[in-house]
Parts: sequence; structure tokens; C-alpha cells
Amino acid sequence: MAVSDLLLETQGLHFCFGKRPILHDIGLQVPPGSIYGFLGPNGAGKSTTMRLLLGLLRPAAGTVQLFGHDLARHQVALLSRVGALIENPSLYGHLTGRENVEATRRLRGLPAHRTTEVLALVGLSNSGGRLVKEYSLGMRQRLGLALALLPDPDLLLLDEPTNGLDPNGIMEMRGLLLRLRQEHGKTILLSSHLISEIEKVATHVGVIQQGRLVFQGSLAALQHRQADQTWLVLDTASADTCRNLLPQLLSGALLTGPGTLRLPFSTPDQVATLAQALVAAGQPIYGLRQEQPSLEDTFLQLTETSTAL
Ligand SMILES: Nc1ncnc2c1ncn2[C@@H]1O[C@H](COP(=O)(O)OP(=O)(O)OP(=O)(O)O)[C@@H](O)[C@H]1O
Repeated sequence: MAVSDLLLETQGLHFCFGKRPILHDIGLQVPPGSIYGFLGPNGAGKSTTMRLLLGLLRPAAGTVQLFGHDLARHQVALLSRVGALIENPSLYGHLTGRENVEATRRLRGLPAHRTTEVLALVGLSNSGGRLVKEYSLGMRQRLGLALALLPDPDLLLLDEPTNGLDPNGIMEMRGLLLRLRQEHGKTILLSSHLISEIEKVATHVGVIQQGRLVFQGSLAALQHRQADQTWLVLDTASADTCRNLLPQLLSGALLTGPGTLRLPFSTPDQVATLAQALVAAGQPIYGLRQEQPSLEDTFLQLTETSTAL
């Protein structure tokens, strides 16, 4: 994709807290109209990156381009087109949902009809008259999103928007994000440490591990990554014993349970040889099968093995 086609792009972004390097050479590429899942384990650097994107922190090196312009040079104008939900939204519990939206709307000098519109957008039209202290966590998150949507931004930056929500709240948030993209043309960058929450909504994915981007591309490309990889999974009585008895065949195998070993599948002959060797060594075979890694496995592999990249 040509550089100018990207709605959000960072180049060579570095950041340190004091002397401690936190982000290394982050090059995000967020296409317009995408839902970009920014994935990484706790402490990987997702929130820090999002703070840089919002101009809340300054990079040690590198640039942030929003809508084709340099954030450092046009911060106010560019951020007026961005809505953000970072951590828990600050809401007034003693006011109603509608009053909370009204307070922010007035502060920002936006037209009155926006309050009704954003409440409808996040599905809170009927609950707008209730006090926020009576809201569920899911409703609070959606109200936070309503505040972010007030200026009708082109880009939404959402930091772990489903964190702490129950399955129903997660489903509602997911439906809402899909609608915002499909029906309202929003581009959304959302962070999460769970691939399961991203894979149902994202069109694109960036995986960050220890401050480095270790994968970036379409969700299909991430799914494709696992397609050419197959595992051979052995269920037996004692995985450890098998590994000790057959070091040549099983030295590269991963113990995934007391009686389960996983190794890269190569050929059908490998299966036959292993089966024969196990029988000869007096070890039971409860199961010997080929398995395709799930998207979650791929994500775990990326975030476990990429520390040296
Ligand atoms: N204010 C701070 N001062 C010093 N170090 C910090 C500060 N904030 C975050 N860090 C460190 O920076 C690293 C990245 O943190 P960050 O919050 O960006 O990660 P994250 O991917 O958002 O994780 P989480 O999912 O836990 O929020 C972590 O090692 C964290 O300890």
C-alpha cells in the first residue's frame, strides 16, 4: 500500500521512560476503513504507543502521520478528527448518561443534536436518563465511547475497550465497533491482549511484543501464517519418559501436558517411525494425530518466540 493511502502511519517510533527503552522502531500502518487490532501481552507497549499517537507522550525518535500529515506539526487540527477511549472513561456517577454527554458536548462547543445522536449510536437512548452510578461496566464503556464519538471523528483509538466486560458486554461492544465501521465509515484502532477478542472484528492486526512490532498485516495474512504449519500431537502415559527414551525423534518436541507432546509434522513416514519406536520402547500410544495451530497458538508463538527479533 502506498504511504499516502494510510490513515495512520508511524515510522521508526522509539520511546523511553527515563533511560528505559520501551518502544523500538514501531511502524504502524493503519488503512482507512479498517478495524486494526493492536495486540500484545501485558506490558508490551500498547498503551504507550497509543499515548504517542494522541500526542500525550513525545517520541524519542520517529514520526506519527495522521491523515497524511505530521502529528508533531499539526497536532490540534489532526487530533480534532480523532476520538479516544484510553483506560476507564472519566464519568460523573451522580449525573445521568445524557447529562454526562451534555457536559462534554458543551465544553467542546458542539451542536446540541450530537448528544442524542451519539447516545443512539452506542445504544444508550433508553438509558440516557439513568444515573451513571447505576450503569453496568459495559454501559459505562459505551458511554465513554459516546463521548469519544461526539466530534464525529474519522479515527477512533480504543485502549482495551472490552477489558473487564462480561461476555454480553463484549458482544455488544463488538457489534458496536462493526457498525461504526460498516455504517459510519469509522477507522478504528483497538488494543487488546486477547486474540479471541480481536479476531471477530479486526480486518488488520499488529502484534507487539516487548516494544517491537513482530507482525503486521491483514487478519487473513495472520490466519495464513499458520496454514503451512502442522503439528504432530502424541498422547501417551508419560511425555517425559518418551522424550528421554527417544531423544532423536522427540528432542524438539514441546510438552503440552503430562501425557502430551507436540512436534512439527514433517512427513507421514515420521508418524510411522515414531509409532514403531514408541511401541518398541514399550510406551503406550493413546493418540497420534496431526493438528493445525489455532489463531491463538499463532499469536502465542509470535509473542513467545520473538524476543530475539
Ligand atoms: N509511567 C511509566 N513510567 C515508567 N514505565 C512505564 C510507565 N508506564 C508504563 N511503563 C512501562 O512501559 C512498558 C509498556 O507499558 P504499556 O502500559 O504501554 O503496556 P501495555 O501493552 O499497554 O500493557 P497493558 O495491557 O498491561 O496495559 C511496561 O514495561 C510498563 O511497565
